[in-house]
Amino acid sequence: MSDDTGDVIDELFAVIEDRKANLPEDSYTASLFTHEKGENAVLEKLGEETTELILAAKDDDTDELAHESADIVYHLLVLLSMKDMDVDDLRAELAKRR
Ligand SMILES: N=c1c2ncn([C@@H]3O[C@H](COP(=O)(O)OP(=O)(O)OP(=O)(O)O)[C@@H](O)[C@H]3O)c2ncn1[C@@H]1O[C@H](COP(=O)(O)O)[C@@H](O)[C@H]1O
Repeated sequence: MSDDTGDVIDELFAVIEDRKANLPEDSYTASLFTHEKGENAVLEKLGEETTELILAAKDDDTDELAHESADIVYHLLVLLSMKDMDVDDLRAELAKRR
């Protein structure tokens, strides 16, 4: 795995935290934080995208698998931020299992 992968996840999480703090009007991420049902929308997305990921895996469609994986990671990071967690909490949990 290249170092860029770690950087892009940290960068994305920083953007998500910035959207949460500043709530720009034209931001999809900010809309998830401001909408009354934003958390449910994130949970629904995670469910849908997981199904799509399973179908992509069954079809051996690696492009689609990467696309759905990215959708899941983005919405997972939004969920962690909604719960006032940090991407480092995920990192620590993974590290604990090594
Ligand atoms: N990674 C994402 C990201 N992934 C998905 N989405 C949005 O989430 C919504 C639903 O995504 P889906 O993939 O489910 O879209 P879909 O076309 O309905 O479904 P699929 O066919 O793709 O599965 C769409 O409006 C997407 O634009 C995202 N919106 C933002 N980001 C990141 O967040 C950053 C900030 O975005 P804004 O908050 O919009 O400025 C961006 O620069 C990106 O890095």
